[in-house]
Amino acid sequence: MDLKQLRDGIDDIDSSILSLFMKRMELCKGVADFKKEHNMPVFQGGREQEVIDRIKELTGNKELEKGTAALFTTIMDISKILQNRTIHAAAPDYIYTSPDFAGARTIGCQGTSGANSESAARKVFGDRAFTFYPSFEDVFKAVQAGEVDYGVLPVQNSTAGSVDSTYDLMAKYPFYIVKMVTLEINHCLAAKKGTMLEDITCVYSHRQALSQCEVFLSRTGLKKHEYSNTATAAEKVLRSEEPIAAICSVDCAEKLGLEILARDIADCTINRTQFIIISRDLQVANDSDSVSVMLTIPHTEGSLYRLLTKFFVNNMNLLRIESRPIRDGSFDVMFFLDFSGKLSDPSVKAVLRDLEENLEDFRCIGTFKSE
Ligand SMILES: C=C(O[C@@H]1C=C(C(=O)O)C=C[C@H]1O)C(=O)O
Repeated sequence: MDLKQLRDGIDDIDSSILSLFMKRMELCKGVADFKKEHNMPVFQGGREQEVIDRIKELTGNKELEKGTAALFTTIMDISKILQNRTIHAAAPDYIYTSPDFAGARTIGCQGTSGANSESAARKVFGDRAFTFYPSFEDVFKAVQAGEVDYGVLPVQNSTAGSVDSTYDLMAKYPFYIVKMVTLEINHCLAAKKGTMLEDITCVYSHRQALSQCEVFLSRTGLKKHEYSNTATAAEKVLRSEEPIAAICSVDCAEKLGLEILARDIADCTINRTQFIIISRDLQVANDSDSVSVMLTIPHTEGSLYRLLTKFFVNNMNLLRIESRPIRDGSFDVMFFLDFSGKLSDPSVKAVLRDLEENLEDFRCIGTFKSE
C-alpha cells in the first residue's frame, strides 16, 4: 500500500472512532442526568477501574496496553468534563463583592517608602499613604486580620522568575487575588553623596534585585548582601558610615538623596515585576478575565496530564503554572495555576466544582484582569 492508501484507511477508521465517541458521550450525558437526579458525584473510581481493566484485557497486546489505557482514561476524563458541565453549569455563583480601590482605608506593602511595592500600589491606589510592614508575611497577616483592606505583593519578575517567598506564603494564609499589576523595574546602584564607585566593596538589596543584576555585580566584583527590601537597603546605606551601596529604584535613591553611581544595571534591559493586590474576601472586578487556583495532585502516573486536560477541553488557556514544595519532608508540591476565564462562565464553574470535589487540597484564590 502506498502512503495515500494508508492515510485513506486511517481517515475511514477516524470517522468510525468519531461516530462511536459521539455515541459514547451521548450515553455519558444520560449518566449525568441520572447522577443529577440522584445526587451522585460525577467521578466513580470503581467504575473507571472496571473500564480500564476490561480495556487492558481486551487489548491483548502488551505493547499497546499502556496506550489503550491512556486513551480510555482521556475519554473518561472528557466524559466527566461534559457531565460536570451538565450538572454544575447552573451552580450558584460564588459570593463576592466588587473591589473598591478608591474607597480603601488602608493598604499594606512590604518594606518602606520608596520600595517597588509602593510604586506598584500607587498604580492602583494613586498617590496616598500606605502602611509598611517589615516582611511579606506581615502583609498577609495584616490582610487576614482585616488590619488593611488590601495588600500588595510581588509574584513574578521577567528576569529572575517567580518570587518564591510570596508563593510559599500563599499556601499558608487565606486571601484572594483581586488585581494584578505590572511595574517596570529600574534598578540603580546608590550610595551616600560623595562616595565613589571605586570605594564600594559591598552592596545590599533584596534577593530578587541582586539576582536581577548578576552580570553587573560579577563585572564589578561587588560582594552581595541580602536585605529585606530594596528601599530598606537604601535606608541602611544612608545611615551607614561604611562605603556601602544599595540596589534600589531611581525614585527611591532620589527620594533619600543618595548618589546614583550606576543606572540601568539589571541583566535585561526590559525588567518588569508583576504584583498581586490581595484582599480578605473574594472580590470580582467587572473586567476580570483570569482565575487563580492552588492545588495538590495525587502522586500517580499521568495526574498532571489529566489535570491539564480539564483546562484544554474547556478551552481555558493556561497562563501560568508554578509549583512549590509543600514542606512536609516529602517531595510533593503545591501547584499554582492561572487560567483564562470568568468566574461566572458555566465551564469555569464546572471545572472549579470538579476540582473542589476531587482534590484534597484545592482553593480558588481569586480572579483578576490579566495584563
Ligand atoms: C460515565 C460515568 O461517569 C464517569 C465517567 C466514566 C466513563 O466515561 O466511562 C466512568 C466513571 C465515572 O467516573 C459513570 O459513572 O458510569
